[in-house]
Amino acid sequence: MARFHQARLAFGDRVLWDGLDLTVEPGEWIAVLGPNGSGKTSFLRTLLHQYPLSSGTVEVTEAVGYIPQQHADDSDAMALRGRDLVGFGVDGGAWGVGLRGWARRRRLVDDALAQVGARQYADAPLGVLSGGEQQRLRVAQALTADPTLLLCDEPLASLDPANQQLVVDLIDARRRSANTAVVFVTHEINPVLPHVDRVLYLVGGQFRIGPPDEVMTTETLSELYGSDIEVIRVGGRLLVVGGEYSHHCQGDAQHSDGAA
Ligand SMILES: Nc1ncnc2c1ncn2[C@@H]1O[C@H](COP(=O)(O)OP(=O)(O)OP(=O)(O)O)[C@@H](O)[C@H]1O
Repeated sequence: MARFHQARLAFGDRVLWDGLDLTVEPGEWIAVLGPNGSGKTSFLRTLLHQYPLSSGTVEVTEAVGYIPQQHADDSDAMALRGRDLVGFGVDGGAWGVGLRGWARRRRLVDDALAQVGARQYADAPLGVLSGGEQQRLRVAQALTADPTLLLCDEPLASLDPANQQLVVDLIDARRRSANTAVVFVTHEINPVLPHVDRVLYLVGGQFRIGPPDEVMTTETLSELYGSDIEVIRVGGRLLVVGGEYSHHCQGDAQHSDGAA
């Protein structure tokens, strides 16, 4: 689905990563973790060919779906309906696609809405929908590409645990039904931990890649951060405790602070 070979990304003398060899297999779920500014979004941008590598190569499948980071939108949320948002995934909102184009667009949008169970509010203005409902539509937008690789940039941000679970389940359902590979940027590994095959952890120009059991350990993260980090397993969840990095498990921040 994607293959990096000896990939390096740097802005000026700031190196985000170097010597990255990574092949993303069909149906594989890779979580991308790391502190603010470590290069998680830039990693997705190299897969989207928005950022050229400084050296090395990346090859990517053609059918890529993308759930971008959620930003406050300038457009009029009361004028835009759910299905309009999903339709942007088909044609970027272009005019003049012709009657046949509109029929195809409608079919793709309806199909994507059905996949995420959002048909009942497809015609409602975005502005009246909850954060969870809007995020469901954004997943649908990415699915209009019929992706073999789905890139997700913090799709759980600002969702409550129930809606986080819902979005994770939708993405996992797509992965299972179509063997779609998932590259998932997140600050909080716990909601996706049961699904994750490998973790790419970026810190200060260094990285580790491997199964969660190998990367999410006291030894590996302490080595990567160059300071004492403690990883504790509690009931199938991971608590990352240590200095300024305790925020990595946002949902557990209060526990981390207490344990630090
Ligand atoms: N086009 C660019 N030109 C110069 N520097 C950039 C560019 N894009 C990103 N950077 C820098 O690269 C670093 C990594 O940014 P990036 O957005 O990838 O981090 P991130 O890990 O996704 O952060 P966050 O968790 O805050 O979203 C930052 O220091 C950022 O300022």
